[in-house]
Order: sequence, then C-alpha cells, then structure tokens
Amino acid sequence: MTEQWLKRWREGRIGFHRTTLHPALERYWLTLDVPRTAKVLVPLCGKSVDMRWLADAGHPVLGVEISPDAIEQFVAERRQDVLRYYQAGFDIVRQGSIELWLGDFFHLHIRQVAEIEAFYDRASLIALPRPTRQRYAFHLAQLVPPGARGLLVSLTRGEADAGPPYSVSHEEVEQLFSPNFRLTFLEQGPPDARGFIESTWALERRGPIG
Ligand SMILES: C[S@@+](CC[C@H](N)C(=O)[O-])C[C@H]1O[C@@H](n2cnc3c(N)ncnc32)[C@H](O)[C@@H]1O
Repeated sequence: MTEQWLKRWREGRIGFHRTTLHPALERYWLTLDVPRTAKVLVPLCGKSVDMRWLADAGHPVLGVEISPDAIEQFVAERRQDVLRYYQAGFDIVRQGSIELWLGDFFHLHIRQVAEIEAFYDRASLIALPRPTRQRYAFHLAQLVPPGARGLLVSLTRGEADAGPPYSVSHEEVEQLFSPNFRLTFLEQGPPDARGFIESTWALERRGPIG
C-alpha cells in the first residue's frame, strides 16, 4: 500500500489534491471552538493547502505524510525558509508554524505528539482499506487527548468498488469512531464527476467517563 502511494506521488497521479481551500473547513472549523493556538494534527496530509489556512488562522500544524514528494512540493509552493531535522524516527520539515513529519502515521507515538489539541482529516480515512480504517480510528484516538476536536471529511459512493479512494458509509464512520469520539454529522455535498459524495463530521474525543 505504501509503495502504491509513493508511486502515485512520483508519477503525479494525485487527483485527490485540491488547489483551493476545502469549503467544509472554512464553513465549520470555527464552529468547533478549538482554541486559536491549539496544535492541529493532520494525518495523511499530502500537500493539502488546508494546512496553510489552519496555520494562517493561528494554529501550529503537524502533518504526517509518507511521501517525500508531497512534502517537498508543499514547501516549494511558498517562498519561506525551511528547517529540517530528525526526531524520533521521522525526518521533519518545518516551514513557519507547519511541521511535516515524513513517515508512516501508524508509527507516530503519543509521546511525540503530546501537545496536539485538534485534528483535521480530509480524504485520509478514505485512503485506507477497510481493515486499516479500524486501526486508523483507534490510532487517532490514542494520539489526541480527551476534549480534542476535529473535522472528518469522508466519501461515499453508491456502488463500493476498489479504492483508493474507498467508499466509507455513514454507518461505518459511526461504528469506527463512536467508541472513542462524540460524532456530529454536519453536511453531505453533491456527487462529484465520479459519483463520490463528501460528508463532513465534527468529532470530539471522549473522556474516560464518556
Ligand atoms: C487521498 S490522499 C489525501 C491527502 C490530503 N489529506 C488531502 O486532502 O489532499 C492520502 C495521502 O495519505 C498518504 N498516506 C497513505 N498512507 C499513509 C500512511 N500510512 N502514513 C502517512 N501518510 C500516508 C498518501 O501518500 C497520500 O498523500
């Protein structure tokens, strides 16, 4: 799976990438009431311009991405100094208040991200096959503290077929996240040219007593 993503990036097959801010982020982020300076985790971040918006809104951003091409393309898109360092098994590239950790999201450990208070997933869950989605939801829950809030932008399609992107039903989103998060369904967009429908959810990490 990893090799497939690296290859996609090398060959420029990144149809999932948006060059403009995701409308759901702009519409709903402020409604989450995340403290302005809270650090936002962006798992499987690609070179999403949404990270610029979060950073411009005052949030330090921690993106995790397996493809070095994605990270290099992201930082090349802005003329701003870049700092490079190595920490806990990850090569990290920092540009302003955005740090991009090169490596496998599943290798990120809670000790390394203790200060995360919020998260943003657009097209991350849906990049993973079904058994890995279960692991993803559990891993995200381990990384963020009780009370952490975030947005999830997922995809469904009438006839589920081979992904990525994978079609993830609303029932599956609830089944994956409700053990550890409070979920609020926010909106469902119109179908795109391939019949995919994006749905947006607000999530809040539950505390030990629910
Ligand atoms: C569908 S793309 C979405 C990217 C971004 N969230 C966006 O909205 O443009 C999924 C991304 O996850 C990355 N990826 C896949 N598996 C990963 C993993 N285990 N750890 C970190 N990144 C991963 C891929 O390289 C790809 O850039």
